[in-house]
Amino acid sequence: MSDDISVVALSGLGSDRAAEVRALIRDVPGYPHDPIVFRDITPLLADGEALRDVVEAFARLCEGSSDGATGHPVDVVAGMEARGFLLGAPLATRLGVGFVPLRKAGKLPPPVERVSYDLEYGSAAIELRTGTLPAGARVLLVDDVLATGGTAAAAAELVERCGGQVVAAAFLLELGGLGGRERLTGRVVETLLRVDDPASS
Ligand SMILES: O=P(O)(O)OC[C@H]1O[C@H](OP(=O)(O)OP(=O)(O)O)[C@H](O)[C@@H]1O
Ligand SMILES: Nc1ncnc2[nH]cnc12
Repeated sequence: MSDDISVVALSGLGSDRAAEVRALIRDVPGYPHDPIVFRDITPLLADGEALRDVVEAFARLCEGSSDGATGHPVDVVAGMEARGFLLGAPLATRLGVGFVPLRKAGKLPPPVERVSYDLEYGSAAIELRTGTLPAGARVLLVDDVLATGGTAAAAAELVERCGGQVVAAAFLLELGGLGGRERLTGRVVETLLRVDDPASS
């Protein structure tokens, strides 16, 4: 597939394994509507070894690695609803730190802080219950996909409004060309895989 050329370049997994993990993300053209190519991670989640490798690769981003890569030590992992929960919660368990869910609007009892944002295919708002984060907590944001960066920018704003300190934002898959990285300029952005999104060309 031509849009897979950059998978190898950005991988923290090792190039062969990265290609195998990439192959477990299903591309669904036209979902939820044209010209979106939906990147479905459910086959990857269903593969125990792939899920473990992804969680380990995220953990190495935090802990650093034997090849000299500097880590981002964190006190809390925060995951964006819903797919960020599926990767963020096992990562928090692996790191031995707490997990904070950044929930879609209307799911948490008050008092909450709320930030609204636009998506590649719609708009949404996320909330965090006031008082959930310890003041000054070092927070890693985790999600499956970085597309326009709207979700991650809103998540970072929400965490900071609630007293946390965003040390990095980590994604399984970056959709290059949709502006996500630019939207997060000034923040540390880590992605395990990247593809160039056809909707950007
Ligand atoms: O970079 P962006 O353009 O903001 O897009 C990325 C976000 O979109 C998807 O979530 P979605 O809102 O579809 O919710 P879901 O995880 O509940 O399916 C994805 O899981 C990211 O959270
Ligand atoms: N193309 C896409 N596939 C999966 N999740 C997304 N979130 C935003 N754009 C997406």
